[in-house]
Amino acid sequence: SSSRRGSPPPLHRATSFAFPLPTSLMTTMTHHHGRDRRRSKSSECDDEVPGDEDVDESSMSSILGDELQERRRQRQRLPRHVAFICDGNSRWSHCRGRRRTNDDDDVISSLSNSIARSLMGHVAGANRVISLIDSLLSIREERQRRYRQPQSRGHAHNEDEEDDDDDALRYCTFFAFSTENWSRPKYEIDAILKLIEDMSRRYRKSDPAIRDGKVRIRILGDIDDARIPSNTREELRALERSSAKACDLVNLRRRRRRRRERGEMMISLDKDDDYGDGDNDDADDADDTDDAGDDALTVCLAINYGGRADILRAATELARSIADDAAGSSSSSSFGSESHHLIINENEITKRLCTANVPDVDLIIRTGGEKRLSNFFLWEGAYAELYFCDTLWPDFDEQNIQRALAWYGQRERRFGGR
Ligand SMILES: CC(C)=CCC/C(C)=C/CC/C(C)=C/COP(=O)(O)OP(=O)(O)O
Repeated sequence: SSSRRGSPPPLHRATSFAFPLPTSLMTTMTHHHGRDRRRSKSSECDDEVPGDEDVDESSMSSILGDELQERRRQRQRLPRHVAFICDGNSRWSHCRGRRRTNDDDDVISSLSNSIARSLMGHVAGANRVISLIDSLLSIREERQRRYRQPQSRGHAHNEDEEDDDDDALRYCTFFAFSTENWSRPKYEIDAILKLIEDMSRRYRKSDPAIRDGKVRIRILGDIDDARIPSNTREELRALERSSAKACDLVNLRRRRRRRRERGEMMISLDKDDDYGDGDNDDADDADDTDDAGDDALTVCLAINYGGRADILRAATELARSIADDAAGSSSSSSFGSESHHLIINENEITKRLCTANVPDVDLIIRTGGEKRLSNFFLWEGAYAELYFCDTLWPDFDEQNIQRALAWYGQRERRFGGR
């Protein structure tokens, strides 16, 4: 049994991926004046983590109590797909600028106005994205390690349970830049896009999770938009490609290992059986270049993303295909040929969204105190559980995500049924 009963799984402190504000941006930004985005909440600068009072702490601690409960905790239902609306970056830096409680604040207070401070919030927000990816990987790995521990060689294996577990935290999405964010001041847009570009480069070049094929990056949203600098676009595509390559390699090795193991088993059952001879391995593997069979965490970055825009685009594409379909079938004889008429249904829309092949989101977490979706995952979030907390995005840490996941685990999901 587990060596650490009664306590939640430890999360390694995410390796700090401190992202500095580009100096070129810092100097130009100090000449602008920021908006004073007042918020109704007065508690947003508090050190306490407020707004998470929906979580029943006493029942959580009893859940964490004895071995039976521990076993349940291990089996705690986790979302397959969790998404984050990363709100509160600007308020975070304004609050920190006022509090001046540690060394970082010396840097912030030396910046001459509120704009530079607000950009520090985006930098901290970007670092938080990276550390949360690490946290999600840790939670998943820890769960798999603990859950699979009792499965020793030769033991009967409950495949249903393992499949169930493998689904936990397979996808996450960060809403980093919305189609509505173009209405922000140009200096801020430039800064956020530059930040996304530089961070993607650093992440691609230096993060072990990418190198080891643990994370598959996917970009959602229209990054071919001419307003997105070509360097940013190329860097994001490069990150997608590098992560996919590393994941595909890991998958390939895993499949070969499994085939070998299966082959060895078959050979021991029947020495004449040539199963697993490897002749067709490469042909089989060549097909498998998407996330089918992935054990990686798919991380979607929603950039220039808007739910309505995406649905509109998918609907337009479907309408065009239906028109082409109709034109094609009227100009050619249907005799002897198979005719496939497209119809409008949910599936035809779903597969044309930029989230095609990404499962519906199970849990949407919005930080920063606002309780709205802001045009995020309007289609994909039809049955999502919604978790709102006042914690500002740069402060949303491992403890906060654990709390949100525990809350999710207690939700009863009915999808419209009883
Ligand atoms: C690599 C990567 C994905 C980086 C993303 C960086 C990041 C988290 C960008 C979010 C930008 C944004 C509009 C945040 C909202 O905070 P706000 O400015 O609206 O804050 P406020 O609510 O306090 O004004």
